[in-house]
Amino acid sequence: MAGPGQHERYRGDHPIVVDGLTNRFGDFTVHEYLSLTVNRGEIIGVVGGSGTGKSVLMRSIIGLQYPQEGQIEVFGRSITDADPDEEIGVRNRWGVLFQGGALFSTLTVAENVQVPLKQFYPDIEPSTLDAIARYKVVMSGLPEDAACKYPSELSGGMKKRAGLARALALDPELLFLDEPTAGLDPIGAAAFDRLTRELKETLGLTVFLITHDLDTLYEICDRVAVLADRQVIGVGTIPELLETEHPWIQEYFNGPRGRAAQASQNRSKARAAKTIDKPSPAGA
Ligand SMILES: Nc1ncnc2c1ncn2[C@@H]1O[C@H](COP(=O)(O)OP(=O)(O)OP(=O)(O)O)[C@@H](O)[C@H]1O
Repeated sequence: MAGPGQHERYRGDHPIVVDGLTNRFGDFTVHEYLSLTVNRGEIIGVVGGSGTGKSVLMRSIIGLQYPQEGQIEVFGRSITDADPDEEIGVRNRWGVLFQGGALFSTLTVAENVQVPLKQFYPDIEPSTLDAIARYKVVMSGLPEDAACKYPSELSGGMKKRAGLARALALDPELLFLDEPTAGLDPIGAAAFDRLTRELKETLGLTVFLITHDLDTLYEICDRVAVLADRQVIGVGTIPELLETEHPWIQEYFNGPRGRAAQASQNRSKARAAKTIDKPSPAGA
């Protein structure tokens, strides 16, 4: 098998296609004929009230939740038709930051990052494993010495970054982030958002980002998908979504928190425009 990141990159337009997805737990229907198409290279924010099935949708896409009905394709390969143990050649092409980080508490940060590497590439030399892990730790904005720390020795924000380092271990093309800024202070959350955007741009990632954080939606998401009534009731840019009449969308984006997030984005855009207008000291 080729090493991390050595497979041919996906060149199609839609790395994730969900078509007619139905998920039920007993009598409880979470999704009913839900469809969603994700564009290559975008950060798509996934929002919805608590319990609307955002995490279940993500788990379905990565093959951890088998749906009752529907088709899911990732990088053009069917996830729903595949046997869970079958090697379909795409599971090593995504990275996942689960809610809360989901780090192994008995392993150091570097060892956590090495888990997916060892799983998919059991023959990698220990020294190479170590070098890759340290590189991913630094790439995720942690100091290098965090690599040898245990999760219990990290702050909440550092744990998220350690989870991100593990999600990046295999040089993924697709990154799933489940509420990455939940529990972070506003400055930490904004820094994490910037890092997500930078990684997306420098690594050419497509990002599926579940969030309740309106600032994140305004600052870094190219499009937003809204889950309600067991379906995706709207998908588009925030201005496009605001044109729809759905009461949940209106209340969410036009409520006091939505307006505050929008005002904050307007201020940061105005600041950025001023910086561009200002001539450089050298007059260049
Ligand atoms: N394995 C399971 N067994 C039974 N019910 C489940 C299971 N997983 C999820 N559910 C239920 O499915 C619904 C959707 O859960 P999910 O975690 O996807 O919601 P969510 O939109 O991510 O919520 P939140 O924003 O609060 O994280 C919830 O009512 C949850 O209790």
